[in-house]
Amino acid sequence: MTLSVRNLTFAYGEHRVLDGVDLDLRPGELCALFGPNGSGKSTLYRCLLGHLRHGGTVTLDGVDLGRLRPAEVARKVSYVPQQHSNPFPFTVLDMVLMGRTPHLGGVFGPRPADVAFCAGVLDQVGLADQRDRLYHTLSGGQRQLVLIARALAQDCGVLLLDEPTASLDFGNQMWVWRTVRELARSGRAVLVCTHEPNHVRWFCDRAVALGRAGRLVADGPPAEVVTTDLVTALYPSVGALAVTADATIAPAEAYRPLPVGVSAGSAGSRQDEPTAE
Ligand SMILES: Nc1ncnc2c1ncn2[C@@H]1O[C@H](COP(=O)(O)OP(=O)(O)OP(=O)(O)O)[C@@H](O)[C@H]1O
Repeated sequence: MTLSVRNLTFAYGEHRVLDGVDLDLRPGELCALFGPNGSGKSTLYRCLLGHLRHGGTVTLDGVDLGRLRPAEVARKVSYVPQQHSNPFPFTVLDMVLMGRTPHLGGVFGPRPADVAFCAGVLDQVGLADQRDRLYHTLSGGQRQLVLIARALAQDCGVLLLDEPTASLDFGNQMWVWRTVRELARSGRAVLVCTHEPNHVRWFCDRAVALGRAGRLVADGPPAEVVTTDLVTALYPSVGALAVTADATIAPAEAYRPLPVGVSAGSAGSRQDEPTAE
């Protein structure tokens, strides 16, 4: 299933956030989306899902997404939001079962097969023993894993994940990247938003970068997109960067202690940073 975006524009009132975004997300491809805070990545996801009225078009295998009913979209596209709170007393298993809802007909509840499927997904994310706990009592990382489990339970051709590893420990971060890579290998189209340039280089087939002016400023293989030039242009405060022999991007001055008498707080104002487009 191919998700195609053409000339997508969006503004919150007078505040233009996205400006002429073109993007094709193809089956079998794990694509990273990265860019500075506030550049519009989450807004782009919400436009792709049809949650925000935008200019331009979003199509799924050539069909305008705006013409599909929400349940049809939910059978084709799953989404892991960046943040999520649920004040209602749903259990972990209830939350994951919500991923099956678009696949259930009429007024019927989940079938035993749906419960078994979701229990299996919870086992995959390492939360099998938490299934009867209330979702809102879990830790931040555990809640993030539940949202990922819900998206896996939804079992769609297109997966959109907004910073899915942000709250996770190192082991779970690697598990998520391995999982999304396997999903792409199995023919899904996967778009993952991340702030970690090395993860883009290590795991992804392709990378797109969103600049502060709401335009895509790069699109291609990670080694060609996630360069020291682009990273320092997007994030001027990181200073000099170096690519090590194993292709890891690291600050050139990493681990160098601050000179005596210089506190982290006196490291300089960021107010005058140039803005990368
Ligand atoms: N509901 C809203 N109403 C008005 N402005 C909004 C709203 N949501 C987001 N914005 C603004 O739109 C811009 C893009 O926000 P968005 O959340 O899409 O950025 P992002 O790239 O996902 O950022 P981050 O990396 O911090 O998650 C920001 O300037 C933000 O303040």
